[in-house]
Amino acid sequence: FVPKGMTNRQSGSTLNVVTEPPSTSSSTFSSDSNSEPWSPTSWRNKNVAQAPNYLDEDELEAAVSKLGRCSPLVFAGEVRTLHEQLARACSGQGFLLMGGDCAEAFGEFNVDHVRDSFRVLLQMALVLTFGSAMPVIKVGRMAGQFAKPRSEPDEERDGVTLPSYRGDIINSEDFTEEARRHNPWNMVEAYHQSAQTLNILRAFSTGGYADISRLHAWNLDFVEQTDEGSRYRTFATKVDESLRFMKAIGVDTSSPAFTKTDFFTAHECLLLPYEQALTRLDSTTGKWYDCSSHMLWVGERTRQLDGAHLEFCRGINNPLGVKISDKCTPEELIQIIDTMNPQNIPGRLTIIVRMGAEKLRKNLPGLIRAVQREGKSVLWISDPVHGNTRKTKNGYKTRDFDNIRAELRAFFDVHDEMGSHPGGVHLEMTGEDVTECIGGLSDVTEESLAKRYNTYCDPRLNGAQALELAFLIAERMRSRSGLPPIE
Ligand SMILES: O=C[C@H](O)[C@H](O)COP(=O)(O)O
Ligand SMILES: C=C(OP(=O)(O)O)C(=O)O
Ligand SMILES: [Mn+2]
Repeated sequence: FVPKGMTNRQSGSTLNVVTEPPSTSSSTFSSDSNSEPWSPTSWRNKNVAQAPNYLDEDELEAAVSKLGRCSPLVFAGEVRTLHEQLARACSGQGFLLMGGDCAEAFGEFNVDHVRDSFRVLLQMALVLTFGSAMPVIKVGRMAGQFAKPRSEPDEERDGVTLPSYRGDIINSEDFTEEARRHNPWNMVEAYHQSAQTLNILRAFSTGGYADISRLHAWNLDFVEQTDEGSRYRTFATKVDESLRFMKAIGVDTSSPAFTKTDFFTAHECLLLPYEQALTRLDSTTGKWYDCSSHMLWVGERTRQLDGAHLEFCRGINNPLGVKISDKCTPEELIQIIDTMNPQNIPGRLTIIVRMGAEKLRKNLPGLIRAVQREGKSVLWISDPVHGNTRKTKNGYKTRDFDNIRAELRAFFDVHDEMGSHPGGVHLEMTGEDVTECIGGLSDVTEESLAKRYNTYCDPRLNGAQALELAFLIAERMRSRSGLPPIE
């Protein structure tokens, strides 16, 4: 479905003017484990799992070449900054916090929606920093998290069968023939929304909003009005006191270290025509970057060793992630690592474990042991939601907070046993006060799911549930380092 005749240059247009991009075999990560040299279009020679079905090739070609003329959404220097921070996390000096919508949507987009997720992530990061006593890397599942892999290609309602909803970047959720058609122009709309989201995030993270002295101002209603919110208020007061103390002893708390913050974006590398069109050559290094976001990950349904998604990712120089369930064997994981990071560069690859607590306790030790035996440099993080999705009797996809907490607990227990670093967490969450996941102190029940069930795909933790998890993780990390719990 990628238009005929697209050349490397068209698909991988340059960041700056370069007469001829160096041959693609110069891409840092072309590995000998793949016989063909890599290029931004070499994925086309592989099988594409979860492929969209664009019926009009001319329409697709027009949309993709329009994207190819759009500016990069992120720049190579920012990507390298994230990579450096992930490298430190790989060696146990950092914790990766990834969070955001399961699927961003055109109809849900507004500044408050972006702001509310951003500030919950700020609050979580503060709690985690306090708990872990190490830098927390903030990465939003934002500004590009549109495309969705689905378990079934089609959906049937009252005898009518239509293609499944695959995210606003591909088709629409409405159950009509026209809405469910895969429309290439949706990629252009997703690009422009991502640009707006990035603009808002850049303003919030560098324009003073993220000034740590404003940590009370980040409060969402639930912090003001609920018991678990009072924990944050108490915690924030302690941080306030620490800031006043630092100021009193002469620390300049108005310096950028206190008033600005790094904030990066990531999404699933799923829709390859979109990712290819935004893949650009960084003329200062001769390396290729997917400029749709700082970091990309390959999902559980598309991580086939001989598939198009690993092929595309192995040649871009962004930090990468890969989701693994209990179906991933140690041998397969080592092959995935060798494909995505053949030079074993620290910070290049994050393994995102999602398999439910019981399967995690059974499978993760063997996976860690294989990585340790082979001397691979990876960052292990937990996605404690995707292995815990279930359907309620009244037809809602939901997740139980208790199962999410159990998977996180298992993740930390196994890393304690293996002497490895529990390096982060990956959550589907929102700052909005939704009722999509059951339990937690916010006390959502099966009966109350219908109240504010707004997700476009998977159920998300609301701000209170996400912040509660942050406190649980922080306490676990403090106890790992022998510190008393945060009261
Ligand atoms: O976010 C992950 C997947 O896209 C999602 O879990 C698939 O949902 P489905 O099983 O309803 O297709
Ligand atoms: C599709 C996702 O997860 P997974 O690939 O782990 O199912 C996701 O995180 O949106
Ligand atoms: Mn999901």
